[in-house]
Amino acid sequence: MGEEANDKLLNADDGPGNEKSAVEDVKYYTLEDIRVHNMSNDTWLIIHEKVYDITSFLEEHPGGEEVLLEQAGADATESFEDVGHSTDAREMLEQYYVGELHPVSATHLASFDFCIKFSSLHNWSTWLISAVAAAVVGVVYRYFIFEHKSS
Ligand code: HEM
Repeated sequence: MGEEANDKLLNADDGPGNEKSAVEDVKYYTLEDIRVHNMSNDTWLIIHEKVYDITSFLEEHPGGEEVLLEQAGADATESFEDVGHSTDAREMLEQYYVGELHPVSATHLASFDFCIKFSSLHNWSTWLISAVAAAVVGVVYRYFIFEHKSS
């Protein structure tokens, strides 16, 4: 039974009109399904792997519609959290809920996120190691110059 449900879930994006899964009442959408909802008259967002149709909320958003449109059709989790939205804002999300991000898409999103984080960490650590190495070379150089002068 679990397998059957999983098969249905994995075939959820098989074709037109079939983008919604038959698992219970939950509807699953792939990143491709969501990406097309990126206009001011049709705006979807992903926040914490949940999908929201916020078209009717654009004009009401206290932070302005621009910031929402910038994220339209994509994952807005990081921007949403960066602002530090209130509990009220989080509760408001419920009324715009349309479904869940398809698990395969969620995995893609997580690995993409990991790569971005890892590459920025890598850049950062490269700079740090270079700076420490330069400082060590500077100290050793000064030490030898000093030794050379005093001997
Ligand atoms: C559908 C999702 C969202 C809802 C329901 C929502 C709701 C709200 C609410 C109620 C506020 C008033 C302050 C608060 O209560 O926290 C607010 C402010 C704000 N929101 Fe959103 N928001 C959403 C998504 C976003 C996203 C994706 C961004 C991206 C940057 C964003 C940026 C802002 C900004 C900049 C403010 C103004 C903060 C300030 O002036 O202090 N919001 N939002």
